[in-house]
Amino acid sequence: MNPPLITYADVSKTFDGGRVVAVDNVSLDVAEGEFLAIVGGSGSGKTTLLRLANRLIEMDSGSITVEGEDVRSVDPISLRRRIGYVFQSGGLFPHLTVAGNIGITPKLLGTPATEISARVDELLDLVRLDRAQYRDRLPHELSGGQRQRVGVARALAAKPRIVLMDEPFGALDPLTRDALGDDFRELHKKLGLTTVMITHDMTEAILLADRIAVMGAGRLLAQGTPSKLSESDHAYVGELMRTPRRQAERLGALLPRDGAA
Ligand SMILES: Nc1ncnc2c1ncn2[C@@H]1O[C@H](COP(=O)(O)OP(=O)(O)OP(=O)(O)O)[C@@H](O)[C@H]1O
Repeated sequence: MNPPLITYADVSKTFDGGRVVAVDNVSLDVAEGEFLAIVGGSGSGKTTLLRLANRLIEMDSGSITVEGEDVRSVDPISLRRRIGYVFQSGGLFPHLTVAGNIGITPKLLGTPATEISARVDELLDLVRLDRAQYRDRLPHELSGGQRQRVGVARALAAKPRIVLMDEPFGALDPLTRDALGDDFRELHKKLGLTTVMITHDMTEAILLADRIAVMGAGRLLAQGTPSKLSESDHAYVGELMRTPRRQAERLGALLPRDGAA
């Protein structure tokens, strides 16, 4: 495995004066070039864990290192510019065009307008949105899948090495979701990214990720490659891992194979 680009060491975070333990003593490495999926039930601490890395949320205890630096020693704004972040619903600025949204970080970094414009075109190509058609649209003039493509382009605008994604494809129809997942996996490889993606969907995690981390009640219950996790003797993790295969078998029994009908 490559050296870690993100390291969580004994990280904890509580809310409401300690009454809600969102992340409970988690230690986790994300290797350079790795695609890690974080899976777990609602409220298990996935979003909190992700947001601690770019200091959208501040930890109570423990430490997080990103690209060799303790995140507390880095200015949060510059940290967030170095780490791409894709929100569940795209998180686009509604009053800005597609080009305005994608170019926002380079603009804040003082990049000249002509360079931003060229970068926007390059990013639209990368996420497979037609330049002429989409450049000047507002977010409400896009489909959910197109909005997520813009969200990915915006996250990549400042050429980050790390991309964090909070359920990026969760709200999409299955075909769009599949296509976007595959496209992003290709981008991850092509650009040499290190990606951490939250998903509720174990099938998506198995298909896209090199490694999966399973959260439950703020704790890291298990981590490993999909095949290693499928041997887990943790009851909840075992159940999560068996579900996709069980569903596939049921579907296999119910549906004719391609061409057999
Ligand atoms: N700002 C906050 N104030 C109080 N409690 C919070 C806050 N943010 C999160 N929590 C609580 O911390 C716990 C973990 O929340 P978190 O959003 O990290 O879970 P999650 O696994 O991402 O959930 P989901 O899959 O539903 O998005 C939950 O009990 C949640 O209610």
